[in-house]
Amino acid sequence: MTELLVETTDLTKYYGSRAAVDHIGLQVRRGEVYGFLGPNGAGKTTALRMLLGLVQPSEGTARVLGRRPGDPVALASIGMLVEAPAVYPYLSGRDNLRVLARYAGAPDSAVAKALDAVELTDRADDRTASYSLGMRQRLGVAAALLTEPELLILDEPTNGLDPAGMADMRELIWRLGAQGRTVLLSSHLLGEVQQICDRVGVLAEGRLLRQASVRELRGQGALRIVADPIDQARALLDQRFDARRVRPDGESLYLDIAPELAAEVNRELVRAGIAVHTLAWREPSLEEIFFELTGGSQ
Ligand SMILES: Nc1ncnc2c1ncn2[C@@H]1O[C@H](COP(=O)(O)OP(=O)(O)OP(=O)(O)O)[C@@H](O)[C@H]1O
Repeated sequence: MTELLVETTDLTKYYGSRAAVDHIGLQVRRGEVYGFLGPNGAGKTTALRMLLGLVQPSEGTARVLGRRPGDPVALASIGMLVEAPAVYPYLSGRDNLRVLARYAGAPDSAVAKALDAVELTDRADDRTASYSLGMRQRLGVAAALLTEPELLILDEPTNGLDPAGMADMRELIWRLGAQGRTVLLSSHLLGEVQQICDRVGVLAEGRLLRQASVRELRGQGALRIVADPIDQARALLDQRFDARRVRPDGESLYLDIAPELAAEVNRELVRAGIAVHTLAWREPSLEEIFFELTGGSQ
């Protein structure tokens, strides 16, 4: 059975009469990178804060590492980056981590290891005042890694970073995932989540619309066909495959079949004297799925 490091049931937070988080059931499995996805104001931060015991739920329950949120034993096994990390600008990255390591009761050796993990070793002895925002953010992840946590919680880790900084952070999270770490990250960037996460929870207006693997969410995909004459192509495909699987859209036809059948489709169209201009397998992006789930309201 898959071990759940985070499990919530009907977790809810009201601010006044408005539910910022509305009866959500999150499940984060050990070893996965979980993307908590939603537009600004969807309730991600509030939900993450409830998991950490920083915000008291109005209703529902949460278990984190098998314990209630805020439990000191659970907190000791969680690494978190929930806002821009505070650093002493006059200290080097290494010395900043040393201070934190001492505070957290982590051995000094953890510092070099954490610096390595976030690829800051080269700049570790420079004052953090000279660091870019991206480097400071990576230092924040290094700080979260000092205690070898079982679960890393990162709230919008790429927020405010330039494209290069975002790419570095994505690569870092991807690497952490590849090492078998469990990461729960929030993001409003679909492309980002699609690249680095195993599973996704889609949040909108406090409600969890979907929770599934990225693969599942992207769904089956379809074969996109541009052919001439298109009417003739459609008639042939309607007849050869189930008409319900054929969907015209602008200049294209979309055919819901397995990608392996592409060659056969091509053959049949060509045999019927139809010119095939494009035959391509196409998966919907998370963005399109999100749009569909939210009824286009985002
Ligand atoms: N302390 C608070 N008091 C009142 N309303 C709040 C409080 N904290 C959050 N909210 C409201 O709850 C909703 C969800 O906010 P939250 O910060 O959790 O969203 P989010 O998805 O993390 O968005 P963002 O990415 O902008 O932080 C918002 O409408 C916000 O205004």
